[in-house]
Amino acid sequence: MNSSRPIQIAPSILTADFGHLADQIRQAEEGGADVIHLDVMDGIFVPNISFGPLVVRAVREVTRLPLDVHLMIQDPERYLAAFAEAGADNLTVHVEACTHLHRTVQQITELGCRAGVALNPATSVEAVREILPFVDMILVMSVNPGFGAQRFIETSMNKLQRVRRLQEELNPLCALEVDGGIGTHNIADVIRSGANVIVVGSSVFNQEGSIQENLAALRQASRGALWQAV
Ligand SMILES: O=C(CO)[C@@H](O)[C@H](O)COP(=O)(O)O
Ligand SMILES: [Fe+2]
Repeated sequence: MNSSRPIQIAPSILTADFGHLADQIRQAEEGGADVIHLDVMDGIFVPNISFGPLVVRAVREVTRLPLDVHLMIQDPERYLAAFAEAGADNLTVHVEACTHLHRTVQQITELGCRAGVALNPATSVEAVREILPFVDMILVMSVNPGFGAQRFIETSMNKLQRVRRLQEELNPLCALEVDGGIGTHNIADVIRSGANVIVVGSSVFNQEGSIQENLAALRQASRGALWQAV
């Protein structure tokens, strides 16, 4: 019960410099990013508004890295086709934002994208039990969604362990992503707790060093860490 999965680092552009977005993404790519994470916020599901398909399309034009689109929007089925057409590879919807989650996941798959389902910090692990066999990724939010640069909620470590155990039972190939408050101080611990796709925003874009240096520091801090089932 200790399958290893490749660790992927996914910089979130939410805290990037949007005046120089293409250059910041190029630096992330040079720094070894595996995936680009894009946070879409509608001002209803979360108390913030970010960007929509136009920005996803613009990012698609400047990188070949997979685009991991985190939809923090109510009733996301209304916009799935627009994000798929814009170039998203992964579309992640929130369990709390979907009335018919199974149908929404089916729609994502039919659009040719990988389907992810996200859980807010206060949502029980059990909320994904029935959908787990149908998805490619579960996203555990380790902050309340809506903003970058928030403090990691420590109980997320234990939650990751519980989601990972459920995944091993129901869908062993499913990825486990963690998002919010991750930096060099805790990246190894989230991996030991079961995550294999690690979203990093302010610890890459709002840090003293260059984007490449910050990514190298995160990679170094994660080196050797493996899921330790407890
Ligand atoms: O989805 C979200 C926030 O809602 C995240 O993707 C953040 O953008 C991550 O930023 P940091 O917490 O790493 O600064
Ligand atoms: Fe996110």
